[in-house]
Amino acid sequence: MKNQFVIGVDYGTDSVRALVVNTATGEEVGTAVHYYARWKQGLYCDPASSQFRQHPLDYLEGLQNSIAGALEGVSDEVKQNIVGISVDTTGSTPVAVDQNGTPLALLPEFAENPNGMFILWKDHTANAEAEEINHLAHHWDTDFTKYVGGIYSSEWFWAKILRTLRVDESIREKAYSWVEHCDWVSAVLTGNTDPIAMRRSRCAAGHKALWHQEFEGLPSEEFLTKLDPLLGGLRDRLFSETYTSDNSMGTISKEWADKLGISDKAVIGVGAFDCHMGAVGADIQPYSLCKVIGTSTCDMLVAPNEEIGHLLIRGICGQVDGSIIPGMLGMEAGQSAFGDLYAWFQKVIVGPVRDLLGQEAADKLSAELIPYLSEKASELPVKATDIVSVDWMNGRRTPDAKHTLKGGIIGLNLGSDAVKIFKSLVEATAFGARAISDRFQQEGVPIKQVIAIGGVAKKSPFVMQTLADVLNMPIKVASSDQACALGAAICASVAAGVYPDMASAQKNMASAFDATYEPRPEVVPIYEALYQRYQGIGQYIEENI
Ligand SMILES: Nc1ncnc2c1ncn2[C@@H]1O[C@H](COP(=O)(O)OP(=O)(O)O)[C@@H](O)[C@H]1O
Ligand SMILES: O=C(CO)[C@H](O)[C@H](O)COP(=O)(O)O
Repeated sequence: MKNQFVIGVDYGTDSVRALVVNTATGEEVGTAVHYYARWKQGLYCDPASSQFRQHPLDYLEGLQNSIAGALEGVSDEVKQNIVGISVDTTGSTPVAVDQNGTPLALLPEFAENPNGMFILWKDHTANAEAEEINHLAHHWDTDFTKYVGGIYSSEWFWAKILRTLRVDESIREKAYSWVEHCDWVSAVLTGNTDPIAMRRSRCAAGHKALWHQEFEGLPSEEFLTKLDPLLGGLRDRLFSETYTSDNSMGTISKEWADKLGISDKAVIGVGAFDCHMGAVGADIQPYSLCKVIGTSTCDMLVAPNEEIGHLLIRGICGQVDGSIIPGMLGMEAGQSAFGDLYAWFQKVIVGPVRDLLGQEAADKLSAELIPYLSEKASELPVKATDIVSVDWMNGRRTPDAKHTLKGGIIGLNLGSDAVKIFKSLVEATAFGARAISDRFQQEGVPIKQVIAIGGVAKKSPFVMQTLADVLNMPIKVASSDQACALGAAICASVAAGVYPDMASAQKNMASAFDATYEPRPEVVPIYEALYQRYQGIGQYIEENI
């Protein structure tokens, strides 16, 4: 039998990568990354007001360039035997579309309007709307938030839609429907972006749009119009069915097959979020906590429905049948900033250097700063009297979403230098992770092992060691540098019918592991004491700041 190949496309916050994978062995035969040009320049964003938008052209250019780049070095035989493509993206990253499913920013009159662009997951402009959704849901006959941890977040679908409809009359008039990034790109590849016909991702719908079988789909029309009459009628222009990522969205369009130089028989899989497909790529098994550690974290768990399905797990980002592995309950939690905390500290230091010494010095410092601080911090002793920081610089995603919260750095004296502060920031991110794993266990979901993927997991032994110490659990790091794209490729192989189910595809294609961080018994009790201080300071922030 001929070798068959699939492509996984992984849209992250800053860039998109494509990975060409042999379905028989999981061998990665080609890869390329594309950085979003407009996003890189900071266009359409205003960090001070938490506005983060991405232009659809960044995504389209990225689709073409990443896949074409990944195929550049591969043989014609491989190209002609590409049988499937699946896409994962960040989320909730929705966009307003017209009747054809075209994002409004692709129409000339909205080309520069941030409200017609994708509203990136980390955009928190809809904090007030999320509050309103929570208030109404908690006073309604059916609590529509019960399968998303009991708290709706400003990072999610409905809050973003409501906010945009309220602030922008031109979008209000033109928006026919709303589409998640993962659904739109998959639909683009099929050539049919009709928002009504498009197969919507179970993962996106269940975790972010309050879709559930028990509600017969999305929250009721009565609920939505009570929230705001502006939402009236939209439910019927969205979706009632959802699809897991082992399903196909359709076949690649002739136009895209020609553009990419591949067979026009390739199947396009139903999309999902990056961390969900990442967990597939990292060979997630029941009760493994798969931490996707990058700019933010997503903490993924799967368990058999019959064992955990009766629980309502408080304060997480949702429990959805089939969101990760079809047939199992998929659970998601996470931190809104993880590596972003280190990136923020880097900016604090590099900013004045750029202004005073110029771009060249700033670039050199940027390239070396985090590795330098990590090395120096790893040489410091861990003491119960150390500086303690709280990691909510981008609000708190879980446990118990609250994006209006702020971070903090406590316990400074005149001897507190950049290394000591950096160490406390790394520990703060680990404490945030500990709060999540504690919550799962308190709610009756055991954690049997911890696995990690993502940029920080691969790049920073210091962060990973600290995390293992704070969690007091070993952490296995997947060897693939592209676990999310690999997961998308695995999903593509099932959608294309190469494998009958995810488990058999994972067996042949999922990543191996190349490092295990063991907790150091001598620092575990000290971190326990520091964690208690973190919780106390967190409580103070929550009550007073
Ligand atoms: N050597 C390092 N140690 C710790 N964190 C790092 C290091 N290099 C980069 N980072 C952090 O990695 C994050 C990016 O993670 P990555 O997984 O590559 O991207 P994304 O989350 O967008 O998919 C940034 O927030 C950055 O601060
Ligand atoms: O919310 C999420 C998925 O539900 C992710 O955090 C979001 O997709 C961003 O991930 P990354 O840190 O990899 O850019």
